[in-house]
Amino acid sequence: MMAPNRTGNVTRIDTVQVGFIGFGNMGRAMAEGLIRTEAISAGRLYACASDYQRLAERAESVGIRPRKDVASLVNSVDMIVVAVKPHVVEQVLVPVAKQLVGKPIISIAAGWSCADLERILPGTNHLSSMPNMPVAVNEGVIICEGEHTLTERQDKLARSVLSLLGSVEDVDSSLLAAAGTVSGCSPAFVAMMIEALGDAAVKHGVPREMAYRITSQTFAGTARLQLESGRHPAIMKDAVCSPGGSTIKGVSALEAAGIRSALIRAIDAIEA
Ligand SMILES: NC(=O)C1=CN([C@@H]2O[C@H](COP(=O)(O)OP(=O)(O)OC[C@H]3O[C@@H](n4cnc5c(N)ncnc54)[C@H](O)[C@@H]3O)[C@@H](O)[C@H]2O)C=CC1
Ligand SMILES: O=C(O)[C@@H]1CCC=N1
Repeated sequence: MMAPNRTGNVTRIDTVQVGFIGFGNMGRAMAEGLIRTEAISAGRLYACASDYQRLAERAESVGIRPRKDVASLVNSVDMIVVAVKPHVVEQVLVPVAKQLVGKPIISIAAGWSCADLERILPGTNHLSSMPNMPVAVNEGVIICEGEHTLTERQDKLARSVLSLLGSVEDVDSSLLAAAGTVSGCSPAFVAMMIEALGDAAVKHGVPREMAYRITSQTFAGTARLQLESGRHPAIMKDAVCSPGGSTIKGVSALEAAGIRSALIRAIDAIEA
């Protein structure tokens, strides 16, 4: 897989050097996922962050190369991942706009669409995306906006890198926010459900570590079953509920607590 770099040469996935501007929760999760695949070694990952000392400790412990500022990071790499909070994207990127020309830029900043990036970085090659936390274990979802300004080769390279981290889904610009919210934010909601079911198990005497283990595996297994069978979730639910059995009593309690509307309202609250 190849893409043109600044000098007009080509970059392959087995030689690409990726730079993270911002190395917080998501930058680190993506780097961890890439390193786990062994397709991109830690030595080909670079990062910069606001606290250099802290970055250097974190990065060097796993072999990632820290850089003191955004300009030196951009100069060191072939591909850039913009992993700072949305409100600092402009102040971080605009000063290095000229250096960014010709390099594929993958933004993961929530709310930054292709049109938004084009406004602050005209003439650059960028893709707006939204990953989620399971990228750290290569089981993520990476929503990509269909509209982007990458060249064909850069697009192929970006997809080769992103698909190491999980499922890449292309969406129309009008769906970037909603799809990105459901995939990007839901790991927090799922973690809350794992925690709560874990507490319930502990309440009934199950040791806590085992409680999280069986709860998380139940989520993972149920999700895998849905993905592999394509079965409607209602059919999966019905298959567990025997008439007069125990599960339907729990389902009834969850309905009374408004679990479905609570989850829909969580997404509504973000999208409002
Ligand atoms: N945390 C998540 O699950 C997800 C986050 N995102 C997006 O990823 C981006 C980063 O989010 P998190 O990693 O959660 O935030 P974070 O707060 O954990 O990390 C932000 C990073 O940016 C660095 N930074 C701040 N100002 C900087 C500057 N001027 N120059 C260089 N680095 C600077 C910080 O030092 C830190 O390393 C956000 O735009 C967010 O919308 C997208 C999907 C999911
Ligand atoms: O809540 C946040 O700011 C980020 C955006 C998507 C998931 N987490």
